[in-house]
Amino acid sequence: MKPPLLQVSGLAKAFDANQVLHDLQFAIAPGEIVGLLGPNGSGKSTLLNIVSGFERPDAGDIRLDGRSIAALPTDRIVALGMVRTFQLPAMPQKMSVLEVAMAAATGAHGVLATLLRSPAARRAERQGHDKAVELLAALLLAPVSHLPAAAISGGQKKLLGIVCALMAGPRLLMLDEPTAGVHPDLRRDIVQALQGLHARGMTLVIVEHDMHFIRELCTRCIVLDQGRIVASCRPDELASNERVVQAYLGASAKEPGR
Ligand SMILES: Nc1ncnc2c1ncn2[C@@H]1O[C@H](COP(=O)(O)OP(=O)(O)OP(=O)(O)O)[C@@H](O)[C@H]1O
Repeated sequence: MKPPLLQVSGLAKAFDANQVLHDLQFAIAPGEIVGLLGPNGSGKSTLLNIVSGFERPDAGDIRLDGRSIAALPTDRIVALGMVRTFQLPAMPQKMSVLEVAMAAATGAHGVLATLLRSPAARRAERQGHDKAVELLAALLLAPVSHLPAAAISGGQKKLLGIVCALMAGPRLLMLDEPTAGVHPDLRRDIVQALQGLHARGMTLVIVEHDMHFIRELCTRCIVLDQGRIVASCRPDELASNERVVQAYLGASAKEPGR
């Protein structure tokens, strides 16, 4: 069996008296597409925030390729190959879609080198441009690449958020509700784009409420309820999993897939 790409052990987090995550243990193998599910408030975003370095755990460890990243800042975690997107990606108002994608790459190079327009900076800028063009095409944004980022639809902004994440060249991409508020046509595009990334070797962790999306895409689901993992199973096993059904019944008196 392959060693895990991501390993989480004994992870706990409280906000004041609210114990949000309890002693979480799980591993993600290279090439998996894992859906992270659970009722509202079950701790999914908090877990994503901690794993990606935006929040610190109270206890436990997070290992990427066997190396502990629990105390590393976000930029180091990104450099090691793990990137996340946000539910509502913030877009600069005046930059074009292509410029936003390119800016996601130039952050990796020295500001001084960029200001001095050194040959290395110019080379990096050219490479950033080419990579941005390629990724915008792969994520179906080529037709709008010249438009102001503020002018594209909410779903296209989500795709652009994914492009920006991919500019860092991650091996593990974590997505926070990539289809929330997205038109069904664009939802299909997102599924297709993510399948393309997976085919090229990307490992994905996806927080998502849309069960059709989960069934189409995920190889496995991890279900959280009140900060505890209650199931780790294939998407087609969710509906018959007593603990999963109970988690959703307890939360909202309805089954997963609101
Ligand atoms: N920064 C914070 N400060 C205080 N409490 C927080 C903070 N972030 C999250 N919480 C609390 O942690 C709990 C879990 O929230 P979280 O957003 O992780 O759940 P979720 O499963 O992502 O929910 P949703 O599906 O609604 O996005 C909630 O009780 C929430 O109020």
